Amino acid sequence: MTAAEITGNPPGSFAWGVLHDRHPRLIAQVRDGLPYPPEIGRALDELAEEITGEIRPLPGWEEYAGRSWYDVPFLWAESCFYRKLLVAVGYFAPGPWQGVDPFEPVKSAELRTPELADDLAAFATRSDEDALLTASLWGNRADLGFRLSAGQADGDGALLVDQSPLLWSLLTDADTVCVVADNSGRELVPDLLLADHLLVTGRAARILLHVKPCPYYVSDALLTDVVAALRRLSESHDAGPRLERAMRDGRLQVRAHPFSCAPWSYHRMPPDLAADFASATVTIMKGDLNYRRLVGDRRWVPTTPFEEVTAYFPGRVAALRTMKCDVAVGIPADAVARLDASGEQWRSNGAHAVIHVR
Ligand SMILES: O=P(O)(O)OC[C@H]1O[C@](O)(CO)[C@@H](O)[C@@H]1O
Repeated sequence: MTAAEITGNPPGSFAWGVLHDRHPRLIAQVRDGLPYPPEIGRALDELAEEITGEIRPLPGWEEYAGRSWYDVPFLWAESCFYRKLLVAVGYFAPGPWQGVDPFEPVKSAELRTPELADDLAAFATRSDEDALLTASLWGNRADLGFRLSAGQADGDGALLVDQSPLLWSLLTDADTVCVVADNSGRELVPDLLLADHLLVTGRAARILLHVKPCPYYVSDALLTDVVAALRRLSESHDAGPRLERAMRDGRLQVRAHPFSCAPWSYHRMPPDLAADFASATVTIMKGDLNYRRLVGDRRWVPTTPFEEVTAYFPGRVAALRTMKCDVAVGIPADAVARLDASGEQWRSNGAHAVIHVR
């Protein structure tokens, strides 16, 4: 069973809005974030102009060169945009700006927001494991790219599917658990607290935390963001130093596989990454983008079973996802009928979430 891939058309669709509105805004945000020299300013101008027309060739990203950004697979177009943004700010080229995360200013600011301080204060008192799982799930709502168009989204929304009992049943004496992280800051902090809980309680002996090898989709977590989150956590929570010890002794390992920034779904993952997932008792995929890559960025009929579209995945897999784009699977028919009738943009407004397990 399959469905058509999502593209940036038709005009007015969610994907169209990301390409048409969000990407130009992101370029402006990046430009304002750091004191870039004139040549980087010009490269950003060129990118702002390019995204209104045809995709220009970039080594390694030739598939859709010459096509309109709106006519090619949305996942590929978004990923290519982030790649080109990094190229424009000199992220890969030898020189003073090499390796400088263009999203670092917004990520660092988030670590100092009153919202995160409130989260941390709440975590100090709320330690039951369902609350930790819920915090990790809804932390995904706080991603900085999404806020560019959705405004401030906060609090918990409606959980459309909750297979958390099945997830907890898998997390009993697990040897290895893979956590495929999504955003830094307000999402990563509860993810780390959940990882700490799994290790402390013996629910897992080892956690493999997959992060991105380079900046991506604004707030996606890198190793540097893990370290920054641990420092912030250590200011108020003993899980911070505990997790640092777990990193030093190998119980918490961070991975940054190049495929984590690839413009493809996990159907195309390379054998070494598949082996990592296969070796885990369960892989927990965090967030919207990982979900799109897990099930395929397609116009699925929303009642299509999650088990079916993830049957290819090596090993057991769970998804903790707030819904922030048009992809939807595994939603009960009555919920689909009710939400469609409501007229709400329920697939993409970040107010709904799922916990799926296969
Ligand atoms: O941080 P998350 O949960 O992966 O969300 C990122 C999402 O943002 C978007 O870029 C726009 O909502 C989606 O295309 C993407 O899936």
